[in-house]
Amino acid sequence: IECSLEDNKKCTNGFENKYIEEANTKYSIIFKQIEEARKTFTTCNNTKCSCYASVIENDLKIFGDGIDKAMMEKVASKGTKYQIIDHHLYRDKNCMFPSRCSGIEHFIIKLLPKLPNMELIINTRDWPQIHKEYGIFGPVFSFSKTGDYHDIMYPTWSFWEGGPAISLYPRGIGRWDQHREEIGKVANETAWENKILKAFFRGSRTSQERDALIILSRENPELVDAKYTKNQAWKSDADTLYASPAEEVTFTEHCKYKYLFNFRGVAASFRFKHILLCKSVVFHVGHEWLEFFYSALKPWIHYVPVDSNSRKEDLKFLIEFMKKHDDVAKEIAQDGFKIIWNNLKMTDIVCYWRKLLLKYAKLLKYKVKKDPNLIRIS
Ligand SMILES: O=c1ccn([C@@H]2O[C@H](COP(=O)(O)OP(=O)(O)O[C@H]3O[C@H](CO)[C@@H](O)[C@H](O)[C@H]3O)[C@@H](O)[C@H]2O)c(=O)[nH]1
Repeated sequence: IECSLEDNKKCTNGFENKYIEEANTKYSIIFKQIEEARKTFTTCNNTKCSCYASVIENDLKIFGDGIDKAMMEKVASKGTKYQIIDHHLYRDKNCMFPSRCSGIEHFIIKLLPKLPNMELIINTRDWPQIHKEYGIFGPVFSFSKTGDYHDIMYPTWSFWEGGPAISLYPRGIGRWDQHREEIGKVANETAWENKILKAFFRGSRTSQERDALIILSRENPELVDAKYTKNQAWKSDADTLYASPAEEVTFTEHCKYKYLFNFRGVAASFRFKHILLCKSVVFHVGHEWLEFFYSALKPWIHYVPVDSNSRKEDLKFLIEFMKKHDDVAKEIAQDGFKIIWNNLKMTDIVCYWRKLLLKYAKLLKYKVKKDPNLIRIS
């Protein structure tokens, strides 16, 4: 591919010419999709985290007429109640997942000097709470959702602490600042040519959408190395699709492989951003589950999109396409790395929280009074 995606260059000519002889092969459908993606892609300018501005706008639009006290009371049971009053932070005494609350508070506390009074309900469960079709309506902050929910997305706790604890990260994955440096360093030290020519995945069976790849790996170990690990809910080999649980593998070890897979778990999985930093090609399965930053990631530019109901044959076809078109794969790998490295820094996370809270606070139609049941956090 002769031109770069940087500076908004549209690479269609170079791309078409190079692959014209394959226009009528079984791969033509993929070429068409890549070409289309390149035509419409523009790089976003991330000054003041503006790549994600539309996410805040979309999530808050439904509350455009304002949020009143009754609405807030209705959703109080859907998460942990927080108040910001005179630049202090208050919270329900109990938090369902204390380390997740700490992971959230880390960011809010930083911003307190700049924040007006407000109150908010923050859901620390994996699952979003405000369905568009049924149940109650009101503002609830959740880390992940699908298009079926009105939850307001916030940058997950796990950017700092409270991420899933596995034996390799016993305190839970967190410290995105440290992971970024560590994975980025290994990615830069591992030459594309030296990466292992296999698709790789390690993780637990939090969604059956992962099964097709695991089965493909069992049948084609020369093409795929994908195995289930244990999580806290593991009871028997049935939970690892009738195989013994595999050893866990660090994020940096993932970078040795050329093709990495991301799947939803219960909701979105935190691994997406980590594996994008590997400078390997990320196959992202399913487009339904979102975190706030996904909107800036474009299919065929930053990752390979894969349908959530893909069969093992579909996965094999896509992996083989990438093996055959190594230059296409390398470019997606590099652009995937760049978007996360440049646009998902710790400062972008803080910036997003600030914009989100300032815009949200403007929607509150009542004067927030201190709730005596809350404890002071900062
Ligand atoms: O060998 C391994 C196995 C896992 N991980 C990481 O550990 C985390 C947990 O992995 P996994 O057990 O596969 O769980 P997920 O399904 O990715 O995440 C679950 O846990 C999250 C936190 O509760 C939720 O947000 C998700 O929706 C839920 O599915 C992920 O970041 C993985 O990348 C590794 O680094 N190496």
